Amino acid sequence: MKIAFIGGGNMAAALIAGLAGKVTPGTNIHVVDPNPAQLEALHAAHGVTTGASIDAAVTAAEVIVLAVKPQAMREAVAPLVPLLAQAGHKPLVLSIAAGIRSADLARWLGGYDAIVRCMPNTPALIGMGITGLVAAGGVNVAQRTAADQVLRAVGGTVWLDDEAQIDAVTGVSGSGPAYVFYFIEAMQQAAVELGLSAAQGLELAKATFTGAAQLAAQSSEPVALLRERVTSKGGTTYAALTSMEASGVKAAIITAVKAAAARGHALGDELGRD
Ligand SMILES: NC(=O)C1=CN([C@@H]2O[C@H](COP(=O)(O)OP(=O)(O)OC[C@H]3O[C@@H](n4cnc5c(N)ncnc54)[C@H](O)[C@@H]3O)[C@@H](O)[C@H]2O)C=CC1
Ligand SMILES: O=C(O)[C@@H]1CCC=N1
Repeated sequence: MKIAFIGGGNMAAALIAGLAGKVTPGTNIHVVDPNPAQLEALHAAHGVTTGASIDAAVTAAEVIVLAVKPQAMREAVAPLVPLLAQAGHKPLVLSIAAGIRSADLARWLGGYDAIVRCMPNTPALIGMGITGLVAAGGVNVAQRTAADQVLRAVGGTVWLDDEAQIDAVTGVSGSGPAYVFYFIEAMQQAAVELGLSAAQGLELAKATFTGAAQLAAQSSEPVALLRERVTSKGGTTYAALTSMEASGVKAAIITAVKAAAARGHALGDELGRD
């Protein structure tokens, strides 16, 4: 499978790391980015071919991944319009951008509708990503399968029926790794304030997240039950969870996830106006 990336930044690098040499040889991946340092790093790591601008090497691909910032998308895809019209086949356009709606993207692409919109996350870098996807009207079965294959190479996939749901995916799992890192940072800081070294605190916090997340992933029991098993009546965990409830931590997390989803929706409104 030939895959092209428009934008070779953080998220593209995470996807390419999972794809190169697994789904397709690195030499079958073409990356377009105006930043030469970015291209050089990706070429050195994975053997991808590169270009500073969009040309026929992009539309020769079966899958074109749009991986620029939402605000850069409209301008970035403009050079694709004549090339898609000339291509002898119909490549799948796979957008990973937060907020940008398929209908706006289709309009910017001159009415091109073979579009899958998706929301991956950075653990893709180590094959542990999770991606929500939704197909626009012009996507055929083979293209849907290709999109699934690309994202499955870097983790799990969850298909959605309704594009409006993808803002929720953005809030939960697209942005989610940052919440987990934030929690690890807070646990490390607490460890230091309690007299452990920064290195000890980091090791304990990271291993706790890895272990608890794996336990939840591998267990068929409800997560609430796993939590209750840690929590002895009148014990230490009870003291911590009571403190969290009193500080409104759960409510704050729910509000934060909703803020991310709302920002995704607002980006779609703002950028789709043009
Ligand atoms: N970072 C993350 O955790 C996630 C990001 N996303 C989405 O991925 C997209 C990219 O995000 P990041 O990789 O974090 O950003 P980034 O800033 O690391 O990468 C964007 C890249 O696009 C390049 N670029 C800018 N204009 C261009 C153009 N006209 N043609 C080609 N390349 C161009 C930039 O030089 C840069 O290397 C965004 O739309 C974001 O919403 C989705 C899921 C998770
Ligand atoms: O923060 C952002 O806008 C992107 C989308 C999801 C994760 N990072």
